[in-house]
Amino acid sequence: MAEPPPKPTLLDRLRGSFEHTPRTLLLLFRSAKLATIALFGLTLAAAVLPLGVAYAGKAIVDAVAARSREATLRWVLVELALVASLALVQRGMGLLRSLIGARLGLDINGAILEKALTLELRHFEEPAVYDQLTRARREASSRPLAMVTETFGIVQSLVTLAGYGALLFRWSPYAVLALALASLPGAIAEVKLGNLAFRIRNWRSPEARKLNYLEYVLANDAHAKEVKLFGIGPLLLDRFRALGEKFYREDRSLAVKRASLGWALSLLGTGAFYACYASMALGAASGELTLGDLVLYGVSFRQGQQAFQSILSSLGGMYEHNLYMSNLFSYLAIPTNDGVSPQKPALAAAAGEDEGRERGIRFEGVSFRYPGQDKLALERLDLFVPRGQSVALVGHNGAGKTTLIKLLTRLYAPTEGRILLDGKDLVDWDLDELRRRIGVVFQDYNRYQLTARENVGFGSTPHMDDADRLSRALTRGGADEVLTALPSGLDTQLGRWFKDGTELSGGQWQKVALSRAFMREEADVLVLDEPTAALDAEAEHAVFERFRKLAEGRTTFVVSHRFPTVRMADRILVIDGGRVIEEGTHAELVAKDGRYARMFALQAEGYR
Ligand SMILES: Nc1ncnc2c1ncn2[C@@H]1O[C@H](COP(=O)(O)OP(=O)(O)OP(=O)(O)O)[C@@H](O)[C@H]1O
Repeated sequence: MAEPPPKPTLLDRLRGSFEHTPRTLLLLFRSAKLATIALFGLTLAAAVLPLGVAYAGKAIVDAVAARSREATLRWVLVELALVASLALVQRGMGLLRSLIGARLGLDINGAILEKALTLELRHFEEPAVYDQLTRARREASSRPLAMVTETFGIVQSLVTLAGYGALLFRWSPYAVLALALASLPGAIAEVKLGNLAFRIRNWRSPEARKLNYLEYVLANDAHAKEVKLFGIGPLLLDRFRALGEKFYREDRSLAVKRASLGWALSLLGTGAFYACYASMALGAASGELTLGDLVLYGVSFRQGQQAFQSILSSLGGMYEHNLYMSNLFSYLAIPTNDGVSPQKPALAAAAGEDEGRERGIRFEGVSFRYPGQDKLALERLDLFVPRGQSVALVGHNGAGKTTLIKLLTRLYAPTEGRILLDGKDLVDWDLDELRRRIGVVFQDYNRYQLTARENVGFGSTPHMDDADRLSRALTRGGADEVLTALPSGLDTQLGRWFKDGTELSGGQWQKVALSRAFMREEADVLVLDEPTAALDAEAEHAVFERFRKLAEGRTTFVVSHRFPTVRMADRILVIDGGRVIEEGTHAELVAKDGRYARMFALQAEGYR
């Protein structure tokens, strides 16, 4: 477990409690302007009305003492009206809070996901950013609302407290002082323990993520098969329980501390109250105070004490909410321009400039190291692939083939060197334009738990309703046969997550993923990164035959471990340890009798 962060001082904590309040309120105001104003108005009403109720209470007792039936009745009616209004105001506040909460949760979740769309692949692979994202998402629907409620609660308590303080002051300034002093220790303890709770939760966040992960593996369809067959369920469950128990013990000790300290300190408040109450009662007994005054001051002290305590304990909550908001705001502020410079207008393709440019893809001294890794995954790669050439990448597992594809598709920027498409550095391409020109299927393609139409149509969202294009893509990807077996054709829900879903086989899913890439008819660079591994030999052959036809005039990159596929390429690159160690056509490489020839001979033997 990571070391707990240093303890902030009380002053830091106070400052930290309100640091992000203005920005959150602004967010709230933008999300629900009218509701915010109304809530603020009702909050003020809810702060003032109890003062009126307390005053009416005093007036009733005084009227009773003066034996005035009419005044008694009048004040009872006044109190009734005030209490009824207060109830109405509180209902209204509850309603507004739930509406604002829903709105705010929706907007903030939307902003979090919108930001996630602009994050680069490397961000998802950085544990710190990933933690930030999960924390932001986990509490998006509760924290901001809690912060707003707490802020308004503080305003309400302050107004109420000022009112009761003023009433009490009429009797004795010392009573006001006693009120403040007696509440202070309890409230400070609450703030400190609240802060401790946050720190515990925060520093165990990586472990909490592990807990979530174990939960996910144990209760998820994709993992169920292996979990059962390898019998790893009980082992994982034990780990889940051990971690959960540890969290429980920490929470329990905090809860016990909170309760016992809270009880001891609240005795102090009770003591102060009774000391003042005794003094008031003696005053009333000796005729200095009316009975009504006794009631009024008694209520003022009690309620004032509560308001004071609720302000101070809100500070503990505010500190936590602010830390959450700070996490959210810093997540939203992660700079994202794909790690590359913004579009340079001078380099934007002007029609005239286009002529005379080379056509194809060029790697110039490209090296790449994954974030946080020592080893280079690609090392000083120099390569030119003219437009229309078909290239196959072969090499052992971990050689760097997929990494090359990730750089080519600008999912990552090179650590050194540059990659040019048609003479223009990838970083100078408009990202949308670049992505339109490239169709890709990765080995770990997505299986969307949506309809077949969406699964294929996502390849080119503007053409999702283009029936001709969909049908061409399905034929090219070999998924037309899959489709005929589906109960509602293209509108069949795929996968088993949702009702009436039809599960496909691994090979069928792969055909659907291939069809998705073939939706991108404008793409002149096609990349298949081992997408046919789950296809049977016959199906793979058929896909590549079609792929070859379709690919005419386009540049293609195919990553494969199967030589019948590899040998079809115009040019084969053998990659090892992040470098191209051999290249040529199949015949050339076999004749060379090097690494490729050995790999080929081994596989050919396997087929005998
Ligand atoms: N996201 C990542 N973070 C850190 N290192 C990575 C990451 N992805 C890959 N690597 C490392 O980079 C090297 C190249 O991996 P790459 O995925 O390019 O291999 P590959 O040739 O495609 O392998 P395979 O045939 O198994 O798919 C490997 O050593 C791997 O451990």
